[in-house]
Amino acid sequence: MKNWLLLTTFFGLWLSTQLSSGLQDYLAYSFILTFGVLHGANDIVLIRKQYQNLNTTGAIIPYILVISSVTLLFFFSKALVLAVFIVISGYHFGEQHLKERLTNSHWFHKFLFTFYGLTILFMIFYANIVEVQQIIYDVTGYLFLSDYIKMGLYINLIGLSISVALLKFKKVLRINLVKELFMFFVFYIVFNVASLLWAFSIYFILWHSIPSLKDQMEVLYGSSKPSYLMDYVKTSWIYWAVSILGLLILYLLLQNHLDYFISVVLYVLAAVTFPHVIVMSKLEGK
Ligand SMILES: CC1=C(/C=C/C(C)=C/C=C/C(C)=C/C=O)C(C)(C)CCC1
Repeated sequence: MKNWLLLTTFFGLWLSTQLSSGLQDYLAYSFILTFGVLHGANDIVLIRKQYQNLNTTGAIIPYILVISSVTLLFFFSKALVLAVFIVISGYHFGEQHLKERLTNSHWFHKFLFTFYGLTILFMIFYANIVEVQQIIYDVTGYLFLSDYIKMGLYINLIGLSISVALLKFKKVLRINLVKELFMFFVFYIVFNVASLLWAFSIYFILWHSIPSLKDQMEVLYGSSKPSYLMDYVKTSWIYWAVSILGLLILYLLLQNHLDYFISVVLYVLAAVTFPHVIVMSKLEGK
């Protein structure tokens, strides 16, 4: 566990005791829409790095196809797309956090990743049940019963414990259980003290997006020194700008149909996350 992560997490926690929940939400939006969206904005460059004979158009076409299929599926069943989005987000968070802890490949690691990320997400949902219900209702039109959120948390906690036990027994997983449990304790406090969006962004930015940005810079430039950040921004800003423009257009189109701005942000996050998870998984598989 890196000390800077723990320190900045505590700083985020301290901020949440100083700022009103409205201010925490503004801060959360600014981090989600900058670092959060940026860490998924270099996918085309990463695809081209992987498949070197591919030109930019050849890389963009499958990318757009995935986004269009998700959008189409969304019109068919909003609840289904949200459910799949939450599950693949769980997998993606778990992959980012635990991939370096695996000594060997084992088919069960995919369950470990998913249960890990879903435990984090359901902890956030559980700490803010009413708000999460309202947002899910806004996005899908379905009332997600609080008992389901509780059940989701318990199922994922049990799944996570079984996966950790199994992979530790198989000597595939190298984690310090005490440190990981301590981190879950810290997350528990953060998720219960901070506002929903600030709690989510503390995890999403500090524990996911920044480490992922560093990993991507290692792949692209062989180093994650801060000086390479400008190179990263140079190739990704255009995709970032298109995502933010998409968000603005969606907002203008949907503002009378949705109660919460986060619902629009969720649409955009979902659209860019599906192809992003595929790209990042392929990268890890290499
Ligand atoms: C459903 C839901 C949420 C979940 C967001 C998720 C699941 C985001 C995943 C983002 C990813 C994986 C981005 C790309 O790397 C929030 C915002 C906590 C608010 C409450 C409702």
